[in-house]
Amino acid sequence: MTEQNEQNRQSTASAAPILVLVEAVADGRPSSMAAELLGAASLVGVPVAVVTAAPGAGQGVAEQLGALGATQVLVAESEQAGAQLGSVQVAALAAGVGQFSPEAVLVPNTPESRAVAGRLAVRVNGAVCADAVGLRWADEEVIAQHSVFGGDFTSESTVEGGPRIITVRPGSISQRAQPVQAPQIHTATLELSQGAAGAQIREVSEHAPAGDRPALRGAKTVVSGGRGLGSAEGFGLAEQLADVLGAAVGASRAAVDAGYAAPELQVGQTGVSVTPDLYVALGISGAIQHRAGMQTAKTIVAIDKDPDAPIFEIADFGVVGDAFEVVPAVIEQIQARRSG
Ligand SMILES: Cc1cc2nc3c(=O)[nH]c(=O)nc-3n(C[C@H](O)[C@H](O)[C@H](O)COP(=O)(O)OP(=O)(O)OC[C@H]3O[C@@H](n4cnc5c(N)ncnc54)[C@H](O)[C@@H]3O)c2cc1C
Repeated sequence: MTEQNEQNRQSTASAAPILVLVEAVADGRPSSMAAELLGAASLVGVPVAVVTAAPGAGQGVAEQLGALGATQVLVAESEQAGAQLGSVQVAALAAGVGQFSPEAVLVPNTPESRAVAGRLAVRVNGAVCADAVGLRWADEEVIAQHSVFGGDFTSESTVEGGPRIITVRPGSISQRAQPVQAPQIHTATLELSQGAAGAQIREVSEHAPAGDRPALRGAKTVVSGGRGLGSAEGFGLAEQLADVLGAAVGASRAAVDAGYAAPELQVGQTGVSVTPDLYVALGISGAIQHRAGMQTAKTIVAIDKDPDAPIFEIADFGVVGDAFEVVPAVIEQIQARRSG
């Protein structure tokens, strides 16, 4: 990440419009990825937001986007926005591509938006660069950066021809765009594809994480436990530290397979990818498949009994020791400092 941030600093943003997909959420706010995508757009060009919302809900969201750095906003309202998976987003972005001729279109790298990216590519004759963790502007084009081989290497991609449609990994880009006083707001005319309507959404229900802990995706701090915690009871140690730090809880696959933690907490290649400010690994050896999901964390702290555990190769701070001795002492110190 250090090298990549350095490259980002060296790249100079262009004056080219960069489209960003922003969805309205139920309470009239922009989706949680809006600030990050607009920030990512500002690394390489001029951020232009495309908002999809139910009728009457788009204007309010659009007005909030200047503060996040949108210079212009294209509002696409449709009855279908919450009823059809992806169709309105594809139509809205296609309208934006027609109106602004952007250098790139940014969408979140989530299952829903990856489908939007693919459908949009077909519609506007573009191509997809998937799962970017950074962007830079070089040789008059947008270059997407990807974390590959378990995070050991950063590769770069771009495409020739039509607009680049780039899916951005949530939590990977910390850049934020300068606020814009009064962004220009436009209304999109949507051409909803009749042929391929996309799946109908019957019901949306939020799956809140248990208790007051933050959700794993997008959390600023994550405490993960591995097989080294020995049992479901022992896994409680990760939960205790997480609660003291206000962190989300994660787990290695071995911990999930052993039944210590719920499957949705798995971090890694076949689990959730996270890029928190702080990632604490307790009793996790650091297999390549685990690293693939957390190696882009800003600071990694590892506590493991084995001094040769691979997790120490990527840790910023490492403690060789028994987690059941080290973690209670850490918790005690944190609490003493807070009360002192
Ligand atoms: C196709 C594929 C996909 C996979 N996807 C994932 C994935 O998404 N996520 C993932 O995590 N794994 C994934 N794996 C599994 C991965 O290869 C490892 O097996 C797994 O990450 C190991 O989990 P672990 O580090 O908890 O366990 P281990 O490798 O067994 O490590 C346990 C660690 O705990 C330490 N320890 C033991 N007792 C203590 C103690 N008291 N205090 C401190 N340290 C202690 C040990 O020294 C050891 O380093 C995948 C594997 C495959 C083949």
